[in-house]
Amino acid sequence: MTNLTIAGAALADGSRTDLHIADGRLVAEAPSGAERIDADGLVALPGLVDLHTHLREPGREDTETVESGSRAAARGGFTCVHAMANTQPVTDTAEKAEHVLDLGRAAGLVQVVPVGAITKGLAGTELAELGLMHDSRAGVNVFSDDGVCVMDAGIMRRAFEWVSRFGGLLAQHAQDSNLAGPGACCHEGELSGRLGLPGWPPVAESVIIARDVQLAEATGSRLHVCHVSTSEGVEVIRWAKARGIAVTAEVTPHHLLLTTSELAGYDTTYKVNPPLRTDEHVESLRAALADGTIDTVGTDHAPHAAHDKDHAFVDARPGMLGLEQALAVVMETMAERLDWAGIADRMSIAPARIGGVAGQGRPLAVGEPANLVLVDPERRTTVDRAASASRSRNNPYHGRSLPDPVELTLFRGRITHRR
Ligand SMILES: NC(=O)N[C@@H](CC(=O)O)C(=O)O
Ligand SMILES: [Zn+2]
Ligand SMILES: [Zn+2]
Repeated sequence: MTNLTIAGAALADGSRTDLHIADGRLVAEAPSGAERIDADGLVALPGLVDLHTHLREPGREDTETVESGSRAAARGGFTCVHAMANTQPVTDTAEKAEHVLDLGRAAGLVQVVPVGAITKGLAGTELAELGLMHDSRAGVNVFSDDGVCVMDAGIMRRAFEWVSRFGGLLAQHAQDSNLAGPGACCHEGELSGRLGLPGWPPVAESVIIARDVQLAEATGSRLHVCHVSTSEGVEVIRWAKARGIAVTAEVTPHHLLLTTSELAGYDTTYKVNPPLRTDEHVESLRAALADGTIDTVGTDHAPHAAHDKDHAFVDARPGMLGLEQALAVVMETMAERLDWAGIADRMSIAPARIGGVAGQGRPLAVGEPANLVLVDPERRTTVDRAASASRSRNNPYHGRSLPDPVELTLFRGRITHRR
């Protein structure tokens, strides 16, 4: 563990300070023998927290491991990621959740928080061991069948009832599979017709959100909506929040920046679920993230092998990388609407609160764990998909000019990334 002094960093509120770090915590005075890091012109934010990361271990270690995904997270300024349950096998028992926890601890680069499946094998028919996963060493708080939607409202209701006993959270992949079937891969509209790709209409998202917020209300339980992609979805969440329903939501970096026009060349890098939408939807998502209707940015970092992407558009795997450029994309798309305090809230404080993760999303104050990211607000780069810690190369920002902010990431006082 390093003793450090980060000198002259600006905090999210604009004030400037020296941050002293010893034994993994922020301390009041410069520790003896501390390395001094000059942070003049840099901004220190609490370490970023992702509620939605796909690490592919166990099962597809060729595309990502807990270690490689953790390294990508650290490079992106993250100190905590929630590992989605759609691995092979699925994280649907206490033992499997503990295994993911242990892999995360062994890597030691970020706090890896296992997400438990809602249903066994993500099959949508039988509840997984929700209580046992919660009571395990993994202490699972967040449950999701992400990758597929829990279509059966009766199962969803029983899952809400279960997790309400311990304040757990259900994170839903909102996609009515009767309205947007497994083949649906393009925003339904003029372009899907022209490209001849099966359409995925916005209403397939909003009907599930409408159903689930009412189930959350009826059961007194908490809902989190994964990767909101439509104006209609935003409107339902706005209505539910105004009514006092315990719902939170996330938007991905790619849905904040990219649009359906990327699909014109049939490049499967841009195939993702839910699909990229139009400018009007992107504008609604940005406005909702700014006004807090959408609480947080979830990366939906979804690594895939080239041979799983190298197919006709309809047959390619959906998903794109997100951890390393998440902060850059938020800076690029939200510059006029979120100040540093707003970014710290949406990318650290809010997701830590929603996931119930202790020691993350905390103010950079004496006594707190030293989880932080040092950011250069000015630097830019042209993104190169080869320059990634991920084992996969499905980076949708390849060749684009974007901010390149992350100078240094500290996880519990340890340097996990340094430019
Ligand atoms: N977003 C995606 O297109 N893919 C995700 C699954 C998911 O988030 O639904 C994946 O696991 O690859
Ligand atoms: Zn999903
Ligand atoms: Zn996902």
